[in-house]
Amino acid sequence: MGVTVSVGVIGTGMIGQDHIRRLTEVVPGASVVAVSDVDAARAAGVASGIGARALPSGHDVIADPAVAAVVVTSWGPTHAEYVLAAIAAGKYVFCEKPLATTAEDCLRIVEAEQAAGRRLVQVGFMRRYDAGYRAMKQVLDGGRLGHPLLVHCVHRNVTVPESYHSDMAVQDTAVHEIDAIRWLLGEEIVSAQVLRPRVTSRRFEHLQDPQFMLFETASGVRVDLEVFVNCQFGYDIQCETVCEAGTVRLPDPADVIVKAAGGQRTGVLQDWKQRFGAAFDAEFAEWIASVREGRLTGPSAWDGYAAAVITDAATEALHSGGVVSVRLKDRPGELP
Ligand SMILES: NC(=O)C1=CN([C@@H]2O[C@H](COP(=O)(O)OP(=O)(O)OC[C@H]3O[C@@H](n4cnc5c(N)ncnc54)[C@H](O)[C@@H]3O)[C@@H](O)[C@H]2O)C=CC1
Ligand SMILES: O=C1[C@@H](O)[C@H](O)[C@@H](O)[C@H](O)[C@H]1O
Repeated sequence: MGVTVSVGVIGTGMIGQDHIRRLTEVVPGASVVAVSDVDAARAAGVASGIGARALPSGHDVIADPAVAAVVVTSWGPTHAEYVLAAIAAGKYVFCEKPLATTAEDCLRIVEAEQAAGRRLVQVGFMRRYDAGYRAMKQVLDGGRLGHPLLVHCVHRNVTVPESYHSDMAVQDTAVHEIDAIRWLLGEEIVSAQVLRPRVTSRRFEHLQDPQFMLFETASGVRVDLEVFVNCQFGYDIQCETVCEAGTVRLPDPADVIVKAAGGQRTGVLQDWKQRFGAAFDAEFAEWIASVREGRLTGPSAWDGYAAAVITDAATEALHSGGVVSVRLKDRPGELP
């Protein structure tokens, strides 16, 4: 692979534009050469701003000989089609979460990549690149605290639009903790349960908000997760792991403390773009570096598949009120 990786981006909406800015202005060794969107005017506007070509469809981006690696940031239901096409073309593909909107499609991607015989797919679980999560994992892997026993998590958003429905608390929001827990603990989640607390009156009647989720891992670690997407005050992500000989907790993002007028104040971030901006930068810097080396290191197609099966179980649990088992296929061997 040459010094600069030529990237094609499919989907130039909110996060697509943010990743294009990142690839163009922040990450070394990358250049966005082609983009596409079903909203052709949007793609044309984005392309002209960076001197790239706007192509008629995502498949044209994948087929473009100038494109060495593909970024998929279109709507979730379109991801599987593009990821499968990129694998068929033998091109590296970074896909924003979810890898696909059904576990069956995720499995097809896992199988297609296995058939291709080398790792081509990376999924956009950016928390693995956050400095705080990485420091937590280093402590856990160091083993000084003994075995993890419990994990307490919180995922709060200021508010969500009316189109957000109750299943999205799992599929769109908790999916980040589902991946982070599997990665932090290095084991699979085996069951899910979702409790329905009293709902906030500050948002839409159709929405069960907050939700209280419970997961169990293969070794018996219990995980609780509050998802509250209309908390009003800020974007608040918390995680604490309780081990045999101590605990390790995700730090809050650093901010000054202002004391004045008889009070003390620290700001609270307002959205995921601020909270995980540095993690997204690191995610893309490492993806580009690994593409140049021809050896991907980030979240894999299997991670995308596992997350989909677990979110399916949790969605079923939300509706049934029961404990739902997670049934994963046998994990295939690591690809080079
Ligand atoms: N990692 C994270 O924290 C986040 C990940 N995401 C994920 O990123 C993806 C995109 O989300 P947003 O940018 O917020 O949505 P968005 O709606 O702002 O942008 C999506 C774009 O894809 C385009 N599009 C839809 N179907 C297409 C197709 N078949 N071919 C080409 N373009 C198509 C739309 O016209 C739109 O411009 C979603 O999968 C979402 O879950 C979004 C926000 C945060
Ligand atoms: O991925 C994300 C959004 O899609 C989701 O809607 C938010 O709840 C998450 O905090 C954000 O990270």
